[in-house]
Amino acid sequence: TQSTRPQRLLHAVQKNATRGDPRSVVKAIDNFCRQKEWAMNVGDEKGCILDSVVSEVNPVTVLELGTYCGYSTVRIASLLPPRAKIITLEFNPDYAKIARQVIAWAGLEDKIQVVEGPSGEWIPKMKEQFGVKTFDLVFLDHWKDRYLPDTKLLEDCGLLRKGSILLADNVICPGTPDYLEYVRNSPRYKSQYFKSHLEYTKAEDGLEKSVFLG
Ligand SMILES: O=C(NC/C=C/[C@H]1O[C@@H](n2ccc(=O)cc2)[C@H](O)[C@@H]1O)c1cc([N+](=O)[O-])cc(O)c1O
Ligand SMILES: [Mg+2]
Repeated sequence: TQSTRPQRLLHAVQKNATRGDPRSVVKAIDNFCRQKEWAMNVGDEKGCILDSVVSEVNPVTVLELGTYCGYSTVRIASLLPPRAKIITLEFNPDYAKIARQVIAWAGLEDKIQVVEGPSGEWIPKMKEQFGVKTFDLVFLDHWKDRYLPDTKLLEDCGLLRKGSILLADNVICPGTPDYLEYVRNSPRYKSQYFKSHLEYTKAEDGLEKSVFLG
């Protein structure tokens, strides 16, 4: 039977990356996506912006919305301090299965918890299920029409504190207009746009970094 693109991406990691070396896993995926098949990873150009925000925030608790194959999960986790953790929500069980193997190849299982299901159901359960108080950093990279409702849900569930950072992928392409309007006009956020390009292409895209003001 025909393999899927995530399966081919995983095979490229297992073939070309060194076990336990997260940067080689990131490199292998970027090479696969540039040379073989485009895939919706945040990619190397926007990935550098992601790295700089993670390094600046130095988060202890991270939430990622949209794991896909685990590319940004590995990128973020490789920069976290020793006891820091990332919870990443993935709706598609096939993607989650691939992501767990990519994460294992990088040797980052201890820092990452892949949780399967819809964000709208899991966000309200974060405190009781995972003992989370608030998130220091949230990386939004899932369905673009869920960015705004999930941000409001995070607020309502008390999962953001003064200084929590939201970092959103694809605010230009495919675009998240309602989310962008909200974080740029709400008095509860200080927002900043990092102009870049859609992964592995010349099209414009960018990340929006928003600080929750409480
Ligand atoms: O559509 C895009 N992303 C949607 C991602 C969705 C991911 O989030 C998961 N999820 C997890 C939890 C949920 O509750 C819902 C979905 C889905 O199962 C999928 O793994 C996209 C598209 C382009 N593009 O160029 O077309 C570029 C990008 O960088 C993108 O991120
Ligand atoms: Mg994206």
